[in-house]
Amino acid sequence: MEPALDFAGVKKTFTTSSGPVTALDDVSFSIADGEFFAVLGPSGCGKSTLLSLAAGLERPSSGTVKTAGRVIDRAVTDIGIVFQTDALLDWRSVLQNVMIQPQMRGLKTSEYEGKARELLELVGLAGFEEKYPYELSGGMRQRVSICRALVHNPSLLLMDEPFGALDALTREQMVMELHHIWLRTHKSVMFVTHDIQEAVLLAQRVLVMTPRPGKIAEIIEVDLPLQRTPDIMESEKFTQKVAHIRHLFEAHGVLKKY
Ligand SMILES: Nc1ncnc2c1ncn2[C@@H]1O[C@H](COP(=O)(O)OP(=O)(O)OP(=O)(O)O)[C@@H](O)[C@H]1O
Repeated sequence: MEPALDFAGVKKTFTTSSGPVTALDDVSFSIADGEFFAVLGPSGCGKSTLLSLAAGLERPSSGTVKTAGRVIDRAVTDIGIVFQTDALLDWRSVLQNVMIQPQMRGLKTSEYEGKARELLELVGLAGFEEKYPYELSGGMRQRVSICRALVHNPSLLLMDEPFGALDALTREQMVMELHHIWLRTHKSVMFVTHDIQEAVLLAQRVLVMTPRPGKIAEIIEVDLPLQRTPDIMESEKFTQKVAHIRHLFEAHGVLKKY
């Protein structure tokens, strides 16, 4: 089986009014089909650029980006994207917000409504289908945007700090919910975050990036059980992984050593 996503020797340089800015340099990694893969790095290290390249919204300056064995040379349609802000449309109900995805893709909506309702039930929003976004909490809104990203059954889910705007408790709850969605759907996921614990709790592998130009500091295998519970954060293995990543960031000057 071809990897869901494959970066090989990728460099990305932007041209700006004050000269070229290299956002990524020599980035190579693959995300296996069905893998939950986290990307962790400091602000400005090129995480969003990685997502733009994976979505086909930007092209690499050198190297190749492939999805399912094909070089990405245009905007990829077989993906779902979840952003930090939920970007729901206030004038559409919860169900209508999820249904935007098949509608905008010109798919037969009658075939997707059942799937939309199923996903809303999976994230605990059964009974909220006819509510409007202003009637929902931040966590509920972000659950709707996860359903919207999944309703057309994409092969790859790209998540750009999806819980960054939520309070700490809601965030912890959403992390576990996302884990359960992943266990049920086994989607290939590229999950971008600043949060070390969140990355280790969710992912099978964590790519740690250096400050700009973003290079790979290390790709860490998270050999914890497939099914995770919050208790796992108290295990020795978990704390060792977190400490290891913290030390990597200290070595690269991202975190100060005390
Ligand atoms: N379209 C662009 N034009 C010029 N420079 C850009 C462009 N996109 C990104 N950059 C630059 O590339 C670098 C990496 O940006 P990127 O947004 O990918 O980082 P990030 O890791 O996602 O940051 P954050 O965590 O703060 O969102 C930054 O220095 C940014 O200014």
